[in-house]
Amino acid sequence: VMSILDLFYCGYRYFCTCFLQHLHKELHAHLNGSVSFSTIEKLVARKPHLNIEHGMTAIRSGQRRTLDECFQVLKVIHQLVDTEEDILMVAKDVIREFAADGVKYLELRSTPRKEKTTGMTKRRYVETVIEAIRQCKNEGVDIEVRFLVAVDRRNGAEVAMETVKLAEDFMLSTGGLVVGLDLSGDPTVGHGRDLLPALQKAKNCGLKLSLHLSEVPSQADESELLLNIPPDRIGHGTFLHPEVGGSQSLVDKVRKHNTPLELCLTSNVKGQTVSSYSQHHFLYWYQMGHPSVICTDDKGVFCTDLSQEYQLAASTFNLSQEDMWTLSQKAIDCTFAPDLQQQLHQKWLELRPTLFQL
Ligand SMILES: CNc1ncnc2c1ncn2[C@@H]1O[C@H](COP(=O)(O)O)[C@@H](O)[C@H]1O
Ligand SMILES: [Zn+2]
Repeated sequence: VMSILDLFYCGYRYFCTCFLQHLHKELHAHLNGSVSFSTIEKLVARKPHLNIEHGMTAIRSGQRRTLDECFQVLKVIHQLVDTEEDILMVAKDVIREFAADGVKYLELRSTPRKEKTTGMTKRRYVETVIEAIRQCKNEGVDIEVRFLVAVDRRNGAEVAMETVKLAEDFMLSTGGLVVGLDLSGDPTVGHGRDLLPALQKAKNCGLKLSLHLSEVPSQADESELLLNIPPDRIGHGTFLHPEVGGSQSLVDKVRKHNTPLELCLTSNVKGQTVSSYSQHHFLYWYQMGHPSVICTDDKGVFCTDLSQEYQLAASTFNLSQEDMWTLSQKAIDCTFAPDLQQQLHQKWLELRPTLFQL
């Protein structure tokens, strides 16, 4: 039996979904972490010998894992996605799914991978993702997509430098589809100081930098160092502020450059770096008026989508429609595609009256 409150909540959810369905931008999405159940099913059918089941590729509602276990899940997905055909299918599915969720602008990021057994090279990996973006565009999927080449910190300085060179090549050859570099991977492995030359080189050649910073508590020194570059956006930044063991000096650096944060509520709660939604650092930065963008991180692994993340932020922090509208609109200025910002602003203004009539 449904109580009045349940009914109210359903109505509210429905309302939010409708309201928000049209105004998304996603700026922090790892390709292989974004693979949906239905795509996993297709991959499993291609590779039955791997004996991989659903429970191994996603963390369902109410489940929590350690961050380390999240990386194990991502490794299972990597086993399933090891050919060019897989990458093409996965990237196209993910782009279509974001579009179906109302995302009009998407920045995908992914780590170029070489697979000896299938002959996939890092260069072909990136080319295939670019091909997927082009095919979706040609098929009329209503979404603008840009790509960030990702550096996995676990692979060290030399690979990081190679990856930057690859990203630079593709930035120049794709007519602006490759816009930047992401630093990600298990935050407990390695130190950013070793990656600094590669990151600096990327910045100098015109790639935009989005760095996962202070995703775990032990990274204050590293963040202090990497914030000097400075990056163009920060992934998570969960432990930057003094209340959680960061420092005022870190906050001051972020504020000085007005560096936007990419915030992923479900990812942080399911990965247990944040104890509950209400404890999420969204509130700290939001109350300060600091540019913050709601993102999914790994929508497949964490069983979420961008509408749901916006709803969670709204219900957890009591945001009004107007607040959400503004949050979504401000994200436009945080994208790495300045050529599209005016067009996106225009789209948002045109949609605004239709949304508020709902
Ligand atoms: C949960 N928090 C996280 N923190 C840090 N890095 C993460 C991550 N989630 C995903 N990745 C990074 O993205 C890769 C998978 O997508 P791609 O193979 O690149 O498409 C992971 O291997 C990791 O390097
Ligand atoms: Zn991430």
